[in-house]
Amino acid sequence: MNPSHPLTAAGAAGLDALRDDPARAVLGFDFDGTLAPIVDDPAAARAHPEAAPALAGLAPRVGALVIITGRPAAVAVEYGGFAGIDGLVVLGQYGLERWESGELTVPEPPPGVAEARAKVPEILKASGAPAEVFVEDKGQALAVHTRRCAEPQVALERLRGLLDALAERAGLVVEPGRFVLELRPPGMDKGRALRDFVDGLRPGGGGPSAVLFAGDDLGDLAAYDAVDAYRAEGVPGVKVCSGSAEVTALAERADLVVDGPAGVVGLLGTLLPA
Ligand SMILES: O=P(O)(O)OC[C@H]1O[C@H](O[C@H]2O[C@H](CO)[C@@H](O)[C@H](O)[C@H]2O)[C@H](O)[C@@H](O)[C@@H]1O
Repeated sequence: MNPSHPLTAAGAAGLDALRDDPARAVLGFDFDGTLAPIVDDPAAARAHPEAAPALAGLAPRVGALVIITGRPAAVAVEYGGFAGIDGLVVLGQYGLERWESGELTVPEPPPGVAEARAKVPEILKASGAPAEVFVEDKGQALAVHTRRCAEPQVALERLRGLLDALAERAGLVVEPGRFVLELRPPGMDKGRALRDFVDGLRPGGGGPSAVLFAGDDLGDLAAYDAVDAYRAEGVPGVKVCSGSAEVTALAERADLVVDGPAGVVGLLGTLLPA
């Protein structure tokens, strides 16, 4: 497992419960920064080479496997190499989209996204944003990236107020992440997505034996909230942080911090006995 921080007592209890009854355990994962190493170009991101094989090995042994990502679901499936993993569910755009067994469900984007699409280039130009700032159009949302700038954090902070104001006018919210500000529809986040997914597994009752979620970025904190809520209801949980120097907020709340996607993949290999 090679964690860079010790496992909390609550996390140890969560792992024990998962191992005692894996057939009712739910395992959730973020994509970028957790299963896929961070790279400068979002279109070049790919899952760690051992991620899909590790998930495929776990899928028949656990109650449910879900990836909850800010990416469009189909993009995460493609970049992850996840298409052949039986039983895997991918919830995209923070839970608005669902991919399962090759079937994709995508809602109509709200009109505010078209408004933001028209206005963001004007804002970038008028604010003198560096030429390296670029917009990733995800259909349901627009992600304004500053990673390629000489001073990415400075560029991000200069755009924050302008994009907050645009989001408010357009009926959207701003989701901050690793050198990215996303304008996306309100009403869904990774916590609600995880909760809806888990609660939908056994509508007649018989909840999960344990819920594990692994993430790396601010948008994953809502899923940590959901794990905490399950714990408060008596369902053991495990919060795993894919650690990085860019984000520290998750490590502060995690039960277990591992070293990036390679550490997450290593953990997957030790979750259940061979
Ligand atoms: O929820 P996630 O799966 O973590 O997706 C969140 C956003 O990740 C992507 O951006 C991040 O990864 C890029 C590729 O490594 C990196 O260049 C960028 O700086 C990161 O913020 C993705 O491009 C977004 O659409 C996702 O919403």
